[in-house]
Amino acid sequence: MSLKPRGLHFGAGNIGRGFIAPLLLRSGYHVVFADVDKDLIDTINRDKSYDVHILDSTTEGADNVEEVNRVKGVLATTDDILSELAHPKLKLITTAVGPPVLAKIAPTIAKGIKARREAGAGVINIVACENAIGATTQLEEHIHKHLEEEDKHYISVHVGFANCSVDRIVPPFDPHSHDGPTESVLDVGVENFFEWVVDAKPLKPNSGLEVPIKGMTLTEHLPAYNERKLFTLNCGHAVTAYLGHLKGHTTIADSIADPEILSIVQGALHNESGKALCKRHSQFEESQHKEYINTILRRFANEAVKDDVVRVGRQPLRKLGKDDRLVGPTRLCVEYGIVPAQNLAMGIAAALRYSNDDDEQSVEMQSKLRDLGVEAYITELTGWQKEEDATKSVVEAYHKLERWINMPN
Ligand SMILES: NC(=O)C1=CN([C@@H]2O[C@H](COP(=O)(O)OP(=O)(O)OC[C@H]3O[C@@H](n4cnc5c(N)ncnc54)[C@H](O)[C@@H]3O)[C@@H](O)[C@H]2O)C=CC1
Ligand SMILES: O=P(O)(O)OC[C@H]1O[C@](O)(CO)[C@@H](O)[C@@H]1O
Repeated sequence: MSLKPRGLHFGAGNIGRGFIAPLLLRSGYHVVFADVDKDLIDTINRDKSYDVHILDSTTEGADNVEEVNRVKGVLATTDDILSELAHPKLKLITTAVGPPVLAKIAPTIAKGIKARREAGAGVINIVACENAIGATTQLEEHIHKHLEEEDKHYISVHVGFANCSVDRIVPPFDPHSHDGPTESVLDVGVENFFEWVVDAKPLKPNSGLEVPIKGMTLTEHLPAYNERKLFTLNCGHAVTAYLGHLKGHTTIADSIADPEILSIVQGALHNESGKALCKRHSQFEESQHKEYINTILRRFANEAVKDDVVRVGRQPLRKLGKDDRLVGPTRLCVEYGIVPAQNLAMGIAAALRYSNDDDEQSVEMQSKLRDLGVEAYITELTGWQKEEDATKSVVEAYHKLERWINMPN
């Protein structure tokens, strides 16, 4: 039997193949993917390898390829998954399945934990790598619903549940658009940048993570990192996507190359959300945070990442949530006296103007806007009063953006 520690990753999609698996492999883990897509699992077991293309428009001669080798797949819907979950060398379970799917994988993981208890298997840690704050805690709560009392005691001693923040842009990828040794459907295209910050406190010792995974940063201040990512990367991305869509751009790189859009995104991040974040979290120092923002703006400008504004802008009502990437930083600005946050207001207004018949939330939003009018709808979405400055700024921005519709670029 291999002496390597094992990592079981749920979701053999973009983030799984393009981000988490390569890091685990580089740190000496044997990686097993669990997925519900039978074709995908069969292909992984047939090929056992694929290419990760680093998409970087600043690198001369383009393709920089990392080969991922000796991976295995297991169908998450069969009992094979239970022997993987109970495997004595299993040290880490990760997920990248999308937040709503966590409830679906929980019963399987619960069964696996029971099997580990019965087999006397060792300690493991679980880290859900989803674009949602507290995703691992959500998974833990779902798992608990499927446990007997004795398993609950076992889990408290033998299983660590650590939340994290994951940041790497991994858009849909056409393997035939790039040369590489395999040109397989398993190939992925990723940006060079990545950040994986994991809450150190809940991790169980003697599980393998005391030999840190290269590229995983352990922190005692995860909430600050979560907020920094959501209110900077995701905020800037959303503002770029919605303004870009309004002006008829199709990709993020094209949108951020538009000086009018760049100026608004810079204003939103440097002068508004960034200032508020540095006031709220003392560990973020202003000059370092400026560099963090500038790196993000360079990432958006990466033409090799063909990231569609429609992908980044999907589900606008979720993105207009009170604590999410647009209204969340605006509330922070109000709290810390950084007003008026006019650039964030332009981002919120552009989100409200996002009209895409293929996006259910956009259709719902446009219908509500017609029924309620912009001012009343903003107050409904944000909880702000009509007479508040934040509401007024968004209404004003909404009217200003009228001239952007169908504007030639
Ligand atoms: N793509 C990106 O740039 C980033 C994505 N994320 C987050 O990572 C998560 C995954 O995103 P992607 O990898 O882009 O999605 P994806 O759609 O490429 O991959 C998701 C995979 O999960 C599998 N899956 C669905 N139900 C399952 C189940 N019950 N059991 C096992 N596997 C199941 C799907 O078959 C698919 O292969 C999301 O939460 C996303 O927000 C986070 C940072 C960046
Ligand atoms: O996945 P969501 O929340 O719809 O938003 C898209 C965002 O997720 C990412 O894919 C990864 O952080 C970003 O590129 C983008 O800001």
